[in-house]
Order: sequence, then structure tokens, then C-alpha cells
Amino acid sequence: MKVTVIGAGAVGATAADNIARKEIASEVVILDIKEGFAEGKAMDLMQTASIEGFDTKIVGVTNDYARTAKSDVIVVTSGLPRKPGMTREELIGINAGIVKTVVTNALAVSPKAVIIIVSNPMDTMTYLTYKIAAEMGISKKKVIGMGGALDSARFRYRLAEAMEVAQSDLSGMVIGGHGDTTMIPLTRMATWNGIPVSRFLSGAKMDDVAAKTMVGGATLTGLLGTSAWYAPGAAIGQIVESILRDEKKIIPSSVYLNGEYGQKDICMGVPVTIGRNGWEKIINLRLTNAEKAAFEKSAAAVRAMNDAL
Ligand SMILES: NC(=O)C1=CN([C@@H]2O[C@H](COP(=O)(O)OP(=O)(O)OC[C@H]3O[C@@H](n4cnc5c(N)ncnc54)[C@H](O)[C@@H]3O)[C@@H](O)[C@H]2O)C=CC1
Ligand SMILES: O=C([O-])CC(=O)C(=O)O
Repeated sequence: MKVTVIGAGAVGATAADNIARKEIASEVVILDIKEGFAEGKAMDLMQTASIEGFDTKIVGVTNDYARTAKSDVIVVTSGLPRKPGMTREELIGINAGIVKTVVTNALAVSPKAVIIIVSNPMDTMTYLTYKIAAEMGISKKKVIGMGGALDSARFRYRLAEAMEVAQSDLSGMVIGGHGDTTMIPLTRMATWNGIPVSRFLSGAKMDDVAAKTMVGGATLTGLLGTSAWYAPGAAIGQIVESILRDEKKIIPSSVYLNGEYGQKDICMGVPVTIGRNGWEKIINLRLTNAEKAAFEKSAAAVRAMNDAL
């Protein structure tokens, strides 16, 4: 199996590291526009192989799309990250052009690949990719936006913190847009080993967990001076693994909706199963009226961003 990661920056290199360590691909190609940068990251990562005990080959290239040909999975992380005080949405001006170029180039040589979009504003970049893929005759099911996997991990982190329990005992999902105000942490459905967390947390505590989850990316950007990469890289690895191992895991992801959740012609986060051919099934949750209203509000914001394309 061959995976291409476009963008050798913080998120791209961490994702490549993650994928290599899982030994789910025989080759990971990292591509960047900055001369020698991907080559350097690939060499550095390859020098961890004998210590970490993996045999995945990691290759770095400067804008050489031919070297990415026939990839099974393409991960798009190229583009600017935000700085403290910015929203993800403010990145659209520069990132839309970058995403359009790299997606067109990458899919031209790997038309059968599943493509995972990470660059922000992610839901709109996923919609842009869906449009490009559709023009090339590529199924909507091959286009997956990464946001829900990360936001759900941050949700479990905040739940574990509030409940003082093990993160691995928690189950919880975030749907909606991948934005500071558009995320919808589903506190009502979160469980601690199958027991609703509402049994252990007050309404005010659950609201606090949800609020902290929603600004998870902004909090880290404030602390780091740029956006996060370890959890984003791990979340990408989780999706790539579900694809390459055909695991059919439920991972909330941004996908093209055609009536599901009451929305059409938009990409946003919903629970989907992910397997060898991309996303397979949208899981239809029974939302309460309040959750439905939050989803609609989130969709309106994502749609406004899409209109800016
Ligand atoms: N969806 C999500 O959950 C997350 C999304 N992000 C987004 O991922 C993107 C990358 O973040 P970082 O890795 O931290 O940024 P970074 O600045 O460390 O890396 C971005 C890389 O993209 C490369 N690049 C720019 N234009 C390119 C082109 N045309 N072709 C190939 N490579 C190109 C740059 O040279 C740079 O190495 C940002 O847009 C960020 O907002 C980051 C974390 C989570
Ligand atoms: O916060 C950002 O700008 C990057 C991102 O999407 C995240 O870490 O969730």
C-alpha cells in the first residue's frame, strides 16, 4: 500500500511518522513545495526506523507528483496554519488556491486514491475537493475531511479531565463543522464504559466540557503560536488505518451530504464508517430538536464559507 502526504510541515510529518510506525503501508511519499524540505523530513523519519522497528519506506520529494502516482491514500496537509487570535476561516484566501492545485495534481496520477483533507478551513476545503473529484468522475465516498476524529479525541480528553477517569474508557463524538463555533460535541451520547456521562457530570460541567472542546484548536494555537500537530497527526493515522485495514470504524468525518441530516450540497462532520474504498455509510443519529438546531446553525456557517469559494 502506498500513502502520499502532501505538506511536510508539522501536521504532514507527524502523520507520516504515525502511518510509518503502524506499518500499514509499504511506502509513504511526502511532498512539499519547499525545495528539499520533504526530503529532509523523510530522511529524519527514516533514521528512526531501526529504533522504532518499522520497515515502511518514507520518501520525500519537492513537488514531484509523478513520484506519488498510484497512491492508495492521499493526505492533504499543505497550506497555512492559523496564528493566535485567528479563526480557521481566515485561512481560506491562501489555502483554497493551494488545495485546488495539489488536489488536482495528486488525483491526476492517483485517480483511485481515497483523499483525506486536513488543510483549513477543512469543511470548505473538503467541499472544494469534492467538486474537483466529481469533475474527474471520482466517487464522493473517496473524499474525507479530517476534523471529527480530532475533535472527538479532544472531547474525550476534556471528559476524562472533568471526570478524573481513563480516556480509553470513554466514548464520545463531535459532529458538525470543524470550527470554533460550529462543532457539536454530543455530550448526551457520551459514555463511560457504556454508562451515560450525564450520570456523573452536572449539566454545567457538561457544558464546560463542550465549550472547552469547541475551542480546542484555538487553545493550542494560543499556547503554541501555531496550530497543533500531534493529535492531528494521530487522528489522520487513525483514518488511514481504517482505510488500509478496511476496518469500517465509525469515525466522525466531513463528507458530502445529499439530504442526510437535512443538508444537501455541503461537506460537514457526521459519523461514517471508513473502509478500503473511503467512507461507506453515514450513521443516522436520532438528534434532539436542540441538536438538530445546532446542526442547522453549523451548516449555515459552513455554507457561508463555501460561498466564499
Ligand atoms: N483538519 C484539522 O483537524 C487540522 C488542520 N490543520 C491544518 O493543516 C494545515 C497544515 O498545518 P501545519 O502542518 O501545522 O502547517 P505547516 O506550515 O507546518 O506546514 C504546511 C506545509 O505545506 C507546504 N505547502 C504550502 N503550499 C504547498 C503546495 N502548493 N504544495 C505542497 N506543499 C505546500 C508548506 O511548505 C509547509 O511545509 C493548516 O491549514 C492547518 O490549519 C492543522 C491541524 C488540524
Ligand atoms: O486549530 C487549528 O487551526 C488547527 C486545527 O484545525 C485543529 O487543531 O483543530
